[in-house]
Amino acid sequence: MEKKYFAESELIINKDSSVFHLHVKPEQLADKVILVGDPGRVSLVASHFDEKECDIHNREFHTITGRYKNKRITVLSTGIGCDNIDIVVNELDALANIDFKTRYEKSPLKSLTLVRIGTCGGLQEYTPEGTYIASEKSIGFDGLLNYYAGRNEVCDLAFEEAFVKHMNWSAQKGAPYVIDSDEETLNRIAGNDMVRGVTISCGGFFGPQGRVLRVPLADPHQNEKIENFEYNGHRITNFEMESSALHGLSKLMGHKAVTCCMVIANRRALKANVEYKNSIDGLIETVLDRI
Ligand SMILES: O=P(O)(O)O[C@H]1O[C@H](CO)[C@@H](O)[C@H]1O
Ligand SMILES: O=c1cc[nH]c(=O)[nH]1
Repeated sequence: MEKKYFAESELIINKDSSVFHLHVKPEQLADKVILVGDPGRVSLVASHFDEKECDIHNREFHTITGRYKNKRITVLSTGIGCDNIDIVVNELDALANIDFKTRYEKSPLKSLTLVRIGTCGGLQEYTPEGTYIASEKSIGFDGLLNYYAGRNEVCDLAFEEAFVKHMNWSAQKGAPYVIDSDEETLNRIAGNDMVRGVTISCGGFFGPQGRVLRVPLADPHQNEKIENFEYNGHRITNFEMESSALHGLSKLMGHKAVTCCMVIANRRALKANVEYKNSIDGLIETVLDRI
């Protein structure tokens, strides 16, 4: 089969041989990767490392590679949103699977383990503040995966159909997509002490998550319908802003991804915890031990 070649405009490589946005070089990427939204959370994760190899900043992307109990791990920030996940996962995949000297796809291809540690809003009575939720499935309200070929082959189409019907979904919002996390990685990371749930990844923190400040919502009943939805024993547990694209692109590229988040806003009880930065360290330690 003919090898795939990637032109300068499609895979942008900086003068120092690092990838365009992340500024990371291929040899600086570990096979186990932790992704966090907040650039400040990278140093918190890396504070557990026994040694550090590199510490790189560009825009919202802060990357540290190091060792934790004999495991080589890269931790990096994605910033907020699935648009950033498109950049991060494509650039991580390029670092792993494209030869930066020849610009040809490598063979054999490498499969990375990608674990997102985030914060989220809880939607059920059994997901109060402080709960750790591992996303068994993600529902993308962001639309990103719809731009890629193979989307229908990796998505749970029956779940999508049931959800669209239940929500009386307006086509103006773009098609939602439903995607599983990697089963083995989910079981290893979630263990038997995290809640396993269905996570909605939104293209915004306010309207798309049903928050109303001064502008009313197109569908004022959106969150009630989401909270009541049930499909084959699955309930929707939480809102965040990245897992659908992370899980979807990983499935299309052959990487193994899972998202786990700590609930910081209880949408049912109308409560939020802004002092979560210390308590998320428990989730970080658990993931470092299990990755
Ligand atoms: O805490 P992080 O990882 O950023 O995750 C959540 O927090 C941000 C919104 O406040 C979004 O990125 C959402 O997904
Ligand atoms: O409610 C929340 C809390 C954190 N992150 C989100 O995206 N939503």
